[in-house]
Amino acid sequence: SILPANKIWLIFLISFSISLYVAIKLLLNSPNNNTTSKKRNLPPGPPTIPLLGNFQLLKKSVLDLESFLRKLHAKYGPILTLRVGPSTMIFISDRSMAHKALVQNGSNFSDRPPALGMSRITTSNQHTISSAGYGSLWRVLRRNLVSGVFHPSCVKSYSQGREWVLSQLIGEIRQDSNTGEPVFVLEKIQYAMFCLLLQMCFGQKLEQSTARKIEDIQRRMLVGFDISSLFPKIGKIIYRKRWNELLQMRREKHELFTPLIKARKDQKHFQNSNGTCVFSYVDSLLCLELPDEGGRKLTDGELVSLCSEFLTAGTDTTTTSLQWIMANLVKHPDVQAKLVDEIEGVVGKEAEEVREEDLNKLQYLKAVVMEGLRRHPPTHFVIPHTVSEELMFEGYVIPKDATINFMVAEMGWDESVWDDPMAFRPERFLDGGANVDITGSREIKMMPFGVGRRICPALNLAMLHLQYFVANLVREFEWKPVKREEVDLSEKLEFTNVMKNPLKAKIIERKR
Ligand code: HEM
Repeated sequence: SILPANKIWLIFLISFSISLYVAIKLLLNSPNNNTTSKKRNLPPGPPTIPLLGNFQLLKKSVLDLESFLRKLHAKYGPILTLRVGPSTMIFISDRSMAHKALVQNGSNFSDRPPALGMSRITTSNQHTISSAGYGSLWRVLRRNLVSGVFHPSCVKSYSQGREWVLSQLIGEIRQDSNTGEPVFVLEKIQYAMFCLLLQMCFGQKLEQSTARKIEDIQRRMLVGFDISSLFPKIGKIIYRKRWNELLQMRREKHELFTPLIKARKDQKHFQNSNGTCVFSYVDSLLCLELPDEGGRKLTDGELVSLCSEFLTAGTDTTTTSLQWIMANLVKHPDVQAKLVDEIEGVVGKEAEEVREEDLNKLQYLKAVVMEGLRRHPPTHFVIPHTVSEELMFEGYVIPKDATINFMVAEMGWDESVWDDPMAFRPERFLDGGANVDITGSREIKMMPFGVGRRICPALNLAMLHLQYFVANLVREFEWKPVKREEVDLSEKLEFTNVMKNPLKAKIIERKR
């Protein structure tokens, strides 16, 4: 459950008192305001407890929330409203309606809600890409990422770094597989994905001890629900211990990141030890000026928040997808065999590794990755959106202060588009079979990266990482189920929708 039960009554009482106070104030001050919410034709939804809304929601875990929403959508239709205390949340489950909102009306539906509670601090007051409102700051930060370190030429300059991370990962898996025991791969691939992003962020390979420390602090800050964002005024008081812990972690993060940022500041040329040019995310941020804030540079706190966002947004999403894909390859040996055949056909049986240049020739590999993202999108919702101004949509009012979200997983499981949607069948992506544009700009058939103006800016990088690692991991090893154990595809929600029982496989080196 999201909240420990013993705190619920307290929050209930306090919100009730606040709501009562607000209601009385509205009644006394402004009779018109009182009637507007009744008149306003919001999307339909379940009846609410006066002043408190659908308070029962707080007792549900987020996974329950998804199945609860599925039932509500069946009853109320593809767009619906839920309320918790003062917050209004609108959910859209239908892919053409999502297209209409995020693509056709993209300029209206791309704002973000105000950051409250601890997230005000972790985002340096909304000075990160994912949290910034739809405006010039967001544009400057996002453009800096996309045309800087995510520019294809810059991504290419990190190919040696990827090779190195891959060889480390393969070495670790080999070591474990040599024992003959089943191998747990999650932590290994998580660390590998994290190292890839660390290099791009700070422009250097970090000592393992530093990398582990950063990984640890990033993870500790993600764990646990930040109640202060739901009830900013009272959460800080009720959860004082957690609040103080978060502040302490933020300070630790500062201490870890600052010397790494300073090292980039001090160096004059973007060169690594073997003389090749490496331009990092931090380098781009250090050059950046904020036109709407008098052309000032980013503060140290903002640099820390942006680096932290980069690492967080990219690690668990890619790791989770990679784990789901490998799990399906264990579960479906026929798919794995077909993939290995394709790879060997392109790179030859003797080749040391699958190089990045080879990936474009591997259509079945791409189909396997796409099927993994469709069947198991790492996040089942997008980051909450809001509208820039109150507007009418599909005959309903969408208020400015409502958060809007989209049922990402549902879109990829729509039976009207996908035959037998819950089956893992990469073939559906072959020969233009599903004719899928993953950016959803023409039509949404799946949206694991979101769509429209807020679409994940790392889409191409994430696809590269997934294809490169899947190809090399199946090329190097045969992945088999552990004797008498089925691969369990149940889900659990952490920061992303992960495997409830992390993948455990019998891994055998392939003969060449
Ligand atoms: C398989 C891997 C990934 C998946 C499935 C994924 C998915 C997503 C989704 C669903 C969103 C929200 C879109 C919205 O709010 O409408 C998003 C946003 C974002 N992602 Fe990713 N992501 C992945 C990898 C990455 C990586 C590797 C990075 C960076 C290193 C990254 C950085 C971001 C950022 C900065 C945003 C915020 C964009 C904005 O608000 O304008 N993501 N991603």
